[in-house]
Parts: sequence; structure tokens; C-alpha cells
Amino acid sequence: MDHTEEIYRSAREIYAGYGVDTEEALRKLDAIPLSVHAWQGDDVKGFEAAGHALTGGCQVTGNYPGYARNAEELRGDLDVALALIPGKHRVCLQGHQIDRALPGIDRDAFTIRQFSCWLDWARQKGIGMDIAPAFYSHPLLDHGLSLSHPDAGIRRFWIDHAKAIRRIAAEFGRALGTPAVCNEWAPDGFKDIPADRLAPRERLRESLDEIFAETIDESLVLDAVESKLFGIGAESYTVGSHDFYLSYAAKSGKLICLDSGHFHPTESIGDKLSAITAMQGRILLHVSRGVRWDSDHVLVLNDELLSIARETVRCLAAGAQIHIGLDYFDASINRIAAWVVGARNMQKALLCGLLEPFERIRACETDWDFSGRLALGEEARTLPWGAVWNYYCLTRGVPPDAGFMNDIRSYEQEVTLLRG
Ligand SMILES: C[C@H](O)[C@H](O)[C@@H](O)C(=O)CO
Ligand SMILES: [Mn+2]
Repeated sequence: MDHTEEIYRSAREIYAGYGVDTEEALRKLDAIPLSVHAWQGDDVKGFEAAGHALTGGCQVTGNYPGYARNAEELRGDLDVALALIPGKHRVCLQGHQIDRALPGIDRDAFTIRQFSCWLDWARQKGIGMDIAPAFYSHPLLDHGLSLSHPDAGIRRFWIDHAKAIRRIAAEFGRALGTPAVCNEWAPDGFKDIPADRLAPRERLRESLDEIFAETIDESLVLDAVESKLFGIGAESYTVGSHDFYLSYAAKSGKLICLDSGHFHPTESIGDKLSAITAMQGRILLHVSRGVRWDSDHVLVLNDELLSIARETVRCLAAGAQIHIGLDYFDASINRIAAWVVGARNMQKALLCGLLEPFERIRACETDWDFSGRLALGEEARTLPWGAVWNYYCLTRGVPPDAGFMNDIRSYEQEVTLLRG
């Protein structure tokens, strides 16, 4: 018997002693797709001929060689990353990660033509696609404003971009047989204290209403709206704040997108999941890691990630729809390693949640035995979930932790380091 399997059998017995079925946990993990964010591979540059600099309050730092210079290279890199993440996943694009730029066609006129190779690729791989408009890195993000700009012409450009991307999402949904999540995040905000906080929010609300006026069936597109506390250069006021979007989502039946880098560091995203599940029943997550600010570091297996994953697992079990998107970008390390390490950490956190002896911990709570709840919760942390994880990798045909860097290093030598 293989060593990994032998260790797994012991772990399975230990978990069974706590009333946890490891096989069931692995089946559940298989059924949780991640939406892998394509923008880790091109440093959020996109592939428009204009080559606009990154704007909108986001920063990518680092100059590790080998970023994808076009959509074809990006797909090649994603092929390698996806092969090292166990299970079947989706891919999410930003609205400027087009196949090829066509002269005279700007973002407000994009159609599926700009994304047809992505569709062919996804169809071939049998995976779903998600997409988000890119309301940044463009000269019409004027004074830091897009959908909330006072100039109707500027708003028109961005509204039309969002409508175009929703239609592309519908094409993805139709062709791939799984609804595309289409997430609206606009960076609009002010560096310093605004005189008028209300008018931009009213304009944003009107722009969103117009974007969503075209009815697209939810079997094709799931619309989401993403809030943010602040961005670089928009420290004092963000038009699309959490209060704004949470109410907008509730009122208009859209998904609220919670990005774990978009809140005050002492706020727990994990705690928000059940609050929103109880009221709206569905959420889009953008899982990221802020270090002191919305720095979009690669996910590590820290307490915040474990708490998000644990609550995700509990809300899924209660019948909620939780869509998990990854959202980080690090240009200081190998970008494929960034994808793989972060995605696998998300999965490990979910596995820990699935393996938690929840029924027993809850029984303590029901009996008002808070000391027992604390003791058992802490005991659960040291149960042998690592043995279950390695077995999961083995049985899903991907290398365990110590192994996947070999594939990444070979690809780096043969492909990404040869890029200019
Ligand atoms: C690339 C964008 O920054 C990202 O998709 C958006 O969701 C965000 O989190 C902006 O901070
Ligand atoms: Mn995000």
C-alpha cells in the first residue's frame, strides 16, 4: 500500500472517532469549484493594444519575469496551474483580457468576438467561465470616477462597457451550460473629504439600474456587485461602499461580492457570511489576503482564511449559494506558483471546515457547555487533515504539496523565462 494511503487510513479512523466521514468530506470538496482569477497571470495588464497603466486604486508590485503578454500565453499558463489544483474549477476574466485588439473597437463595443478563443478553450476543457467589466486602466476613468462621473458621456461609455460584458457573460453561460458570474466593481472614489457624498452614489445607482435593465436569465448570468472600503488614491470616500452595495444587492436581487481585502482589518468576513445568507441566501466571495491594506497577497492558510472557509462550508450545508472567486495578484513570485499555492490553500481551508467535528462542537453549545465547545474546537485544529489532503491530491491525480513546484519550475525554464 502506498505510504500516503496508509497514513490516510489511520486519519480516516481518527476522524471516524469524532463522527466525521472523510470520504464524504472529499466528495463535498470535489463539488466546490473555485473561480480562478486570470489576472494573476498578466499582472492585471489586460491585452488591449493601448497598454494603459493599471489605475483604479489597485497595485501590482514586483517584476518577476514571465508574465503573460497575450491571451494565448495566459491560457497556456492557466493550463499548467489548473493541472496542479485538484478538482474541476472555473476561470474568471477581467473585461480587458481580450484575445486580440481590433482597431477602433473600445471596451464599450466589445462582443464575444474579442473573447471567442477563451470560449473555445473553456469548451475544450469542459470548464465554466466568469467575467467582470474593467472600469479602470483607461483614460475615461476620469478624476477617479467611472459609473458615478458627473459627465453623462463618460457614464455612457462605462455603462455600455458593463452591458457589453454582461452580454459576453451570457454567451459564456449559454455555450458552456453553466451561468457566468458577472461582477461589477468600480473604483470610483475620492482621495480627500468630498463635499457631496450623496450625488455620486445616486449616479452610481442609476448607472447600475441601467446596466441591469436588460433582462438576462439567471441560467446564463449571475450578476454581482462588489464593495470596497478604500483604494490607493481613494482613501477618504468610495462611492460603492459596503452599505451602498449590500442594500443595492438586497433590493435588486443581485449577489453581493465580499472581497476579503476590502474591509477594515478587524472586520471578520467569516462572520458576514451567515448574516448575508440569512437575508439573501447567496454571496460571491473574492478571497484575497490583505497585509495591512488591500494588498492582494497570495492566500496563506491563516485564521482568516480558515474562518471564511468554515463559514462557507456551514452556509453551503444550510442551502446557501456561495460562489468562491480568488482575487490576489503578486508579481514578485512565479505567477503560476501564486495561483497554485493560493488555490490549494483555499481548498485546504475548505477541507478543514468539512472535517471539523461540527455536530459534536454544536452539541456542546446546545448544552450550554461553552468550555467543552472551546476545548473541542481547539482539539479539532490538530486532527490529521494533512493526511486527508495528501490522499485527496493523490486520488485526483495531482502532486502533493512537496511535488507541484517541480512542474512549475520545469515550465518556467521551458516557457515563461524565455518571454522577453
Ligand atoms: C482586478 C480588480 O482589482 C479586482 O477584480 C476587484 O475585484 C477588486 O478587488 C478591486 O480591489
Ligand atoms: Mn475583488
